[in-house]
Amino acid sequence: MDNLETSIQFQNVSYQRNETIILNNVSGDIYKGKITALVGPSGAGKTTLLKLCNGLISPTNGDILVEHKHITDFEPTSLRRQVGIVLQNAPIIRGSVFENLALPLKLQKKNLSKDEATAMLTTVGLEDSFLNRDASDLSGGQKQKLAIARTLINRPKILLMDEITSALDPISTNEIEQLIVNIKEKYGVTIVWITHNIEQAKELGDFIWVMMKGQLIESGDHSIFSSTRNIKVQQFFEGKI
Ligand SMILES: Nc1ncnc2c1ncn2[C@@H]1O[C@H](COP(=O)(O)OP(=O)(O)OP(=O)(O)O)[C@@H](O)[C@H]1O
Repeated sequence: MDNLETSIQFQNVSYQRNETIILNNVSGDIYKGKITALVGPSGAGKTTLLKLCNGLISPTNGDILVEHKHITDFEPTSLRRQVGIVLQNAPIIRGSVFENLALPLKLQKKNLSKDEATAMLTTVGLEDSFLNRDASDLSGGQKQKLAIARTLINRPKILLMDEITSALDPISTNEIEQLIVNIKEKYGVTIVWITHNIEQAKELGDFIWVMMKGQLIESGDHSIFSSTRNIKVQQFFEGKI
């Protein structure tokens, strides 16, 4: 087994809204430069866990360490630069592909060069002729590639992805999957990937986290697909719940 380094550490993390416990005492390590597939039934708390990682929300109890530093010690904009997030239907702003790519830097009062923009498009498999195209005219798959490229402009160490392929056709899904694996290998980015698709988790996840009812009930490498003794997890893997 590789020498694993931790990228995100959850230590007894709970999150509660009013009387509702949404996350209950989650502890575990997300490893650097690996893909962790986060799976579990609807409402299990997966998106909530992701939102905690880039400071969109804060835990009610427990600690989160990002790259060995307490998440509360980060300046919020610095945290969001280091921890990028891509959503199922990533918001695309009106304007050109270039304007979308330049947005993260514009927010920091910096400029994006054309060369950088072109290089980033190449990284996500879009030709440079896309730069001046109206972003709203792109296909769903191209919009997701643009959203990934835009997130990469900040050179994040961690990439959080919430169901990024669930609205796409199989060919675009496959392209995005390959793209994420390439990004992991090329830049050593840590990836936490929420998916409803167990086959996708099996194929791409170096590690698997299974959440149910706000708890992390199983985690580990691929062997958990065959070795888990938890009946509920077995049923979930078999698509029965
Ligand atoms: N701000 C909030 N206030 C109250 N309840 C919330 C809030 N945010 C999330 N929840 C509830 O917490 C639970 C977990 O939600 P979350 O979106 O994290 O689940 P999920 O596993 O990502 O689900 P899905 O797979 O359907 O996206 C759900 O029951 C949801 O309704």
